[in-house]
Amino acid sequence: MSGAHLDEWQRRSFDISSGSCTPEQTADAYRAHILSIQYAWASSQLSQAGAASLLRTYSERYAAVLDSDDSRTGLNNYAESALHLARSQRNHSDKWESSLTVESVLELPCVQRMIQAGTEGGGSPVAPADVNISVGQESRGSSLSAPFTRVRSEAIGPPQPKTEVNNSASNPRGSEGISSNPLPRAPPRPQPLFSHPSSVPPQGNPGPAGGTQNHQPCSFPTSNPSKRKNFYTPDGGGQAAADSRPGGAFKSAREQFIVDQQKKHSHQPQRGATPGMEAPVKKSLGAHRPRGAFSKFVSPLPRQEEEEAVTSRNSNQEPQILDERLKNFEPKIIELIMSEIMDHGPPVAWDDIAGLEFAKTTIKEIVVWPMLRPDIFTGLRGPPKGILLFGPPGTGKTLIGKCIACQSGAMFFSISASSLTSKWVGEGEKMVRALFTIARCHQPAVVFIDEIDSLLSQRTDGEHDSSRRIKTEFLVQLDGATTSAEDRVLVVGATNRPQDLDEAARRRLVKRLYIPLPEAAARRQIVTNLMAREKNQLKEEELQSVVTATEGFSGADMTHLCREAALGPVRSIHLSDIATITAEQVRPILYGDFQEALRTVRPSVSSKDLDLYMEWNKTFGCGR
Ligand SMILES: Nc1ncnc2c1ncn2[C@@H]1O[C@H](COP(=O)(O)OP(=O)(O)OP(=O)(O)O)[C@@H](O)[C@H]1O
Ligand SMILES: [Mg+2]
Repeated sequence: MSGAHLDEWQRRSFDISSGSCTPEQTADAYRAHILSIQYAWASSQLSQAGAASLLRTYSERYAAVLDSDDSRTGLNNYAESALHLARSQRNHSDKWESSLTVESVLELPCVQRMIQAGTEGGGSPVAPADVNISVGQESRGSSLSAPFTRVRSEAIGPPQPKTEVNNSASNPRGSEGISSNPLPRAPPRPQPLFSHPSSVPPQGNPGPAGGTQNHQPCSFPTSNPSKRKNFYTPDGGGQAAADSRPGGAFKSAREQFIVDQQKKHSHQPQRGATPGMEAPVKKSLGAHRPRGAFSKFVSPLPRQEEEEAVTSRNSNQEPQILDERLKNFEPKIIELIMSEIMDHGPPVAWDDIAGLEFAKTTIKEIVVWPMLRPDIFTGLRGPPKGILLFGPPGTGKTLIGKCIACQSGAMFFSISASSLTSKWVGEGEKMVRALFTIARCHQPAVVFIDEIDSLLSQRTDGEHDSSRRIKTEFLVQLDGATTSAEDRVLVVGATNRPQDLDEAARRRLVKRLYIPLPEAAARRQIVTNLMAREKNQLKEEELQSVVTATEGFSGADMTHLCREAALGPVRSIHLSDIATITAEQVRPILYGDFQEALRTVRPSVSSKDLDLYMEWNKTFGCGR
């Protein structure tokens, strides 16, 4: 390529890779790249093979930008440009409401012109070609309009007689829909442009037996495009009205189709993250189809053949959709367990956990490395299948669980004893079995059980039958996970009452890690981390004093102390100023605030309890 082209190319490449471009700009840049490649090839500056390879690369990238449904990186919203045209302004809201009203439409210059033409000429103000398009007639006009009308006709339905369009009286529903009878010919009389569903005559609500009438556009009962769109579905307006939910987010036709398909097979679980089950279908209008800048337009609406193909594929696959191992479980149980996957709350990094170096290193060894190098961690080096985190309350056990969830890369299930016992009374053991089966389907997987003591406390004679069954099932499953060498399901239990654990459970949780109270360095890190986000004037020696004064505090106590201290500046504001003071005017947190807070915040763990933990650690723990 010539030097000038190269410069331009480099500039665009830099723009794209700098990350400062909007998706629109990125798409434009890729389109420009593609044009440059074609130009270079046409002017023999590039070989055919080179051009083809470059074209493939950039077409794919361009298509990726078009198809990505991430609003920061992609443009996957076919409706966007239509909305843009309709409103002359961009609208990012899901609950899009049209600004078109009777008044505003009638005031549009083009409408005025057509009204004028209608009253003067008495003929149809709409060009025949336009009418063709609106009802889906195959255009016999120019070759340019042909593909467009073809797509439209597929989307809307079979061709309708032209007379129906021009003569509203012949419309069987007397519909006032925009496409069929868009313009009043007489001087405008106020009438709702988007009539209420109740105003649609019942006979105009064609059922599935409605024949070709089903495909006719009828009056829009709402200004919400997601609802309006449904009126073009083959089910007809009535169905669409029934399906449209108030405030529902915009759904593409393809998504709606998939939802409908899933509804048809609603006896199957739909979360679909389980291998072998249909994965949840991402919104990807035409994505994953190789598409370049000049390739054929891909309709977001499924064509009839496509629809049939998908339906037949679904019916063919029906027996294989469910993982064999999950067949015996009720979809509701699977659904419930899948909803227990921990993916809420802010992400936690290893550095967010102060101190606890030994525990962190051990967990990384057991969880993270084997996942990176399963080939090395085999045989005797195979990771243990159960870990127990035990220690005083508020020392970061749950925090470690969250961190494993974020950092391990494994499928993470966080199950609480309460969801096993209370949500499915009498069915807890089924839940346990389903949980482990699903986890095995999702290997590598981590099952985190917080407060595991409440689930696996020592079995007593007087206990309820159902909780005994849950425990037994749990032990069986834990053993199952332990004996099957190739299963990569790690169970992490956390408890502050290790002495209550059933001895059989204790044995199965091979690696028992003591999570102690934070040492001075860890307490310092907690305060530093928390204060870094606040305006403060804590000097080095003052910080040291706080650390010394908090001997015996747990991580949670330290957090509580910092919160109390942070309230100091607010408490010093005069009551009369509290309503008017700006956030910047609030004074920074001072050492005095910590001193004040230390008067009320006490350590929550007694030394007697600490002795018990240390004793248990000495007997059963795996620490040094
Ligand atoms: N080591 C730590 N580093 C940073 N913050 C900590 C640490 N330990 C505790 N915290 C703080 O204390 C809060 C409570 O910790 P967490 O819930 O993990 O305690 P826990 O050990 O699970 O307690 P419990 O046994 O009562 O369930 C955390 O959200 C965090 O703010
Ligand atoms: Mg906890």
